Amino acid sequence: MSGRLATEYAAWKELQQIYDEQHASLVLRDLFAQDPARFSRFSKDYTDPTDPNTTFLLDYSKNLITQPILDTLLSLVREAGVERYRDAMFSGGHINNTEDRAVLHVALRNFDDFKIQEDGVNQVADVLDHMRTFSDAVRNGVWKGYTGKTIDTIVNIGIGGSDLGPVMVTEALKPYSKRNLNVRFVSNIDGTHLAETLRLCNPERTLFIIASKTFTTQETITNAESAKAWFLSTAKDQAHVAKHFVALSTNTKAVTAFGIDKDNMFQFWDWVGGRYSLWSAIGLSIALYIGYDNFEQLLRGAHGMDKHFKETPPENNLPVLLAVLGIWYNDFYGAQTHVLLPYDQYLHKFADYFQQGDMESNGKSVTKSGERVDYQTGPIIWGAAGTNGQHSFYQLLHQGTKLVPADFLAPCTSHNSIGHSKHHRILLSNYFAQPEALAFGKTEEEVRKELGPNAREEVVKSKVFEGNRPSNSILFPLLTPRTLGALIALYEHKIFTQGVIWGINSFDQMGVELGKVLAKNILAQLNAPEDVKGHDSSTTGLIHYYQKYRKE
Ligand SMILES: O=P(O)(O)OC[C@H]1O[C@@H](O)[C@H](O)[C@@H](O)[C@@H]1O
Repeated sequence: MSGRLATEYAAWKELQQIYDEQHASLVLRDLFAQDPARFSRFSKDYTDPTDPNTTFLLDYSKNLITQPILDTLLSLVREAGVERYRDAMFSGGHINNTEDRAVLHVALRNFDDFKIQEDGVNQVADVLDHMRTFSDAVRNGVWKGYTGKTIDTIVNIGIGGSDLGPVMVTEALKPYSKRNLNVRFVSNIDGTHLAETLRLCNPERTLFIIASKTFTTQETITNAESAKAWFLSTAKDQAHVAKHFVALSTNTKAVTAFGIDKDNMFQFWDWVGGRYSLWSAIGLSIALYIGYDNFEQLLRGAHGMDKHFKETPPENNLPVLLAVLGIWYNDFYGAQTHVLLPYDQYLHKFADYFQQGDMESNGKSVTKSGERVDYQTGPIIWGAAGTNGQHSFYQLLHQGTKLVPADFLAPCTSHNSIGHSKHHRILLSNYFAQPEALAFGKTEEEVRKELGPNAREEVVKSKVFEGNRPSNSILFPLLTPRTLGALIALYEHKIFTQGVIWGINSFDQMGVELGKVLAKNILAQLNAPEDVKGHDSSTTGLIHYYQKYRKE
């Protein structure tokens, strides 16, 4: 167990010194002018080691780095033992130290390549087989509802990791779906989410997937009970539940207690973290929507990236490069956030997905050995699909006072070539222009030249773009299941690498517990004003106000 403070590493101290001495002179305009080979020096072509057709380009030349800075960042990787930790993860080491668990999402997409010893790993193939048989049966119309009709709507009920991955991937891979099967997601405990979804469903033709690793999550179990009540109000007979409800969980006892047949349960294991679980049975809605073969391609794409991460030295290792660049801004430049900007409408949930993936993993302030960190850990992740963001928040990215490192992602070819790809050319012209504008800006001199000698001073100043705002660009031929798998795994391993350097446990989520406990206590006090006890005056006042105005 490491858990060392990152500030103790020699490379960290060196980086601090480099930042102090050099940051004022790290200007992208100059760095590009000085080095015509900068793009080839700081970009990499990725080719999936298991499939030459899965490729993408990572261009990281528009970052505030020089080769010596990158070398020092990579020394930090070595000093922090990233490679050792990576190997520990891949071999089933209990690197989730607070919960004493292995971290083996890589085993879910392994296809017998790495040798991994851990209980349950030898059952992965059986569960995948079960998913294949089941999804084929539903998609082919062999699986029928209680009145003999085929299934036309899948409703996944789950939250957090049991929701966000399937939501993001089913949106991203819509072109691979069978268009006569709808997939819907209910996550929020707000009854509106379930009610509005059920309005679109026919109980005779709806299949509910109850997705919960623990099968104790209040939102999911409450939504599942209400969905079952809705179903039974038409179907009447409890025996019909078996044809319309399946469960994805690690908790067999709770699943059977809920009334779901063991045969209709898809198993996974405690070494799969919720936010890393779309590759497990939690991906059933994905397999149903895009077909098992496409789901397997997604897994294979991720496996290719796993192999790259495991077998490539740090200087050529793409997740490692993204990780250290993030650390450079987060810990030395003081950037608080990181923005994900996919120029692909199909990826419009990508940032939402990695909000949990990154912030629940690395939003920690004590090291693995329990020491308070004296540096920044995980960034705030946010983003939106291009070009929408340009017309809302990019103003701040270009001219605001905050440094926001950005990742731009785009496919060279769209799945929708309407207007002879006119839309896509316009989209990509923006994808190319924005990082350029962020990096190189527009000088006062350029503005003056453009506006002429009579321009008002304040107008000149308002039109200056300081530039020097860093970004990465990721460009891939087409958004296929395999490419998406690789991209997700790329970010997963980036998060892993950063967590190791910060010395934190990226695989627990203790920070979500306190609110749950308080809510449980409050729920029992909501009936009458006199029951509201043990709170501060603000919380008490808020509950009293609610009690005055609520209507059942
Ligand atoms: O799948 P479960 O057990 O219902 O959990 C859902 C989510 O529950 C949240 O409390 C956790 O923070 C997430 O990590 C998790 O994904």
